[in-house]
Amino acid sequence: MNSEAVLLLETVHFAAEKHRNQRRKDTEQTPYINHPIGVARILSHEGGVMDVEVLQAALLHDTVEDTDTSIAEIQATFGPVVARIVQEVTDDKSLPKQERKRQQVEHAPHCSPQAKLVKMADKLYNLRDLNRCTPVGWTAERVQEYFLWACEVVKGLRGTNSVLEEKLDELFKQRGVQL
Ligand SMILES: Nc1nc2c(ncn2[C@@H]2O[C@H](COP(=O)(O)OP(=O)(O)O)[C@@H](OP(=O)(O)OP(=O)(O)O)[C@H]2O)c(=O)[nH]1
Ligand SMILES: [Mn+2]
Repeated sequence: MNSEAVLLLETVHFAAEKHRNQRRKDTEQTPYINHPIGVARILSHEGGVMDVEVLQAALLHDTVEDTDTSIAEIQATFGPVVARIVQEVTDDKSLPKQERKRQQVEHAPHCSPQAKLVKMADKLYNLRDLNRCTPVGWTAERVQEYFLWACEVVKGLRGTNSVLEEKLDELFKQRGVQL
């Protein structure tokens, strides 16, 4: 087997262990790991992304934000490039939610191209998930607000991958969100 395939297996295993007790917010309580795997798969199968470090960062993208994982641990295990991408896509959870959301819009244009890819695939997955079913406790207004906010973030990520951008644009159009 080639070494990149082995690396991806090691990475998906690490992410699965870290997210092992987490579930998505849907009524079926889907295992959380379905999300990072799906984000990495959007990049490889839809975005044509072949850069293994970007695919690894996609698999790991919510570990630091949502589990006990540190950037130092990612760096020691997967190296500085993967660690830097994960750092770029990690929100500061000590900030109030509104401020975090505002910072994503503000920071998006300054991200590296690799981090922009992960952020776009993350938004694409989550928007599709919202179309599939409404998270427990969310109103239709909250769903629409997520679309509006995601559109503002995506505006700062443009010029990175035309396939993913077109798929995002189509979802925003269906929701009547202004590009
Ligand atoms: N659509 C959807 N999202 C779910 C579900 N379960 C968990 N999530 C996660 O919830 C986050 C969006 O919910 P919010 O209320 O806006 O954010 P919060 O979790 O940070 O409070 C996303 O985090 P994220 O991946 O870190 O992305 P981002 O929203 O910060 O960009 C998404 O992955 C689900 O069933 N459907
Ligand atoms: Mn995510």
